[in-house]
Amino acid sequence: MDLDEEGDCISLEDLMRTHVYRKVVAELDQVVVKYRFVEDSDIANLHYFQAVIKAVLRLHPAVPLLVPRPTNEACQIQGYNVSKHCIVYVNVWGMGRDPKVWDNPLEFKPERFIGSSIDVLGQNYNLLPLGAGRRYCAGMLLGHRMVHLYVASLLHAFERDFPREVLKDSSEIGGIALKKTLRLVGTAKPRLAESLYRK
Ligand code: HEM
Repeated sequence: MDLDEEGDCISLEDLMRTHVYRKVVAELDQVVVKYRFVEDSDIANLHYFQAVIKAVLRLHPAVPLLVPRPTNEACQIQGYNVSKHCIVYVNVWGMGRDPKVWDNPLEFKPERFIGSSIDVLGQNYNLLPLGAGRRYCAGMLLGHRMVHLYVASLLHAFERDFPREVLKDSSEIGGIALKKTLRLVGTAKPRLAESLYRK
C-alpha cells in the first residue's frame, strides 16, 4: 500500500510515531470498537485523534504558502508597505512553527490541542492550513471530514508496518504542495475481523 499516493492532504509521519499511534488506536478501539469500520459519525467522539490531525496540519500544512494572491490596492501589513499588484504569500508553514505563538514549536504534541478551542477552519489565525477569509479553501469542510475519515479508517482497520527509516525521516520537499521526501510505503495487515474485509 502506498499511502503517499492517496494522502496528498496530510503527512502521516508524525502520526505514526509509536506513542501517538498507540493512543490513537486505543481511542479508536474504545469508540468504534473492533467489529465494524469507522463511520463519519464516530469522528466527533475521537478527541485525541482530532488533536493529532491538528498537530499534523500545524507542522505539515499541505499548502505551505497558501495560494499566492495579488493585492488590488496598496496597503500596510504590520507596518510594511505593500504596493498594488504585489503577489502575497502567507507562510502558514512558518506560522505553525513560530516560537512567539507555540511553546516548543517543533515538538509534535497533540495534547496541546486537547481542551483548546483552536481549530483549522479559518477562525484561528495561528493555524491556517486551509486558509481563511474570502478565498479560503472552497472544499474546507469536505477536505476536513475526508482527512479525518480516511486516516481514522486506515489506522483502525490496518496495522501499520513502515520501515524505520521512513518513520524517522520527517523531511519534506516544498512546492505548491508539501510532500514527504521519502515515500510512505509500507505494508498493511488487517486488524479487525476477517469477515469485514470480504463485504
Ligand atoms: C485536506 C484537504 C485540503 C487542503 C489541505 C486544502 C487546502 C487549501 C488551501 C490552503 C487553499 C488556499 C486558501 C487560501 O489561499 O487562503 C485552498 C484553496 C482551494 N481549495 Fe482546498 N484543500 C483541501 C481540500 C479541498 C477540496 C476537497 C476541494 C474541493 C472539493 C478544495 C477546493 C479548493 C478551491 C476551489 C480553492 C480555491 C479557493 C479560492 O481561491 O477562492 N480543496 N485549499
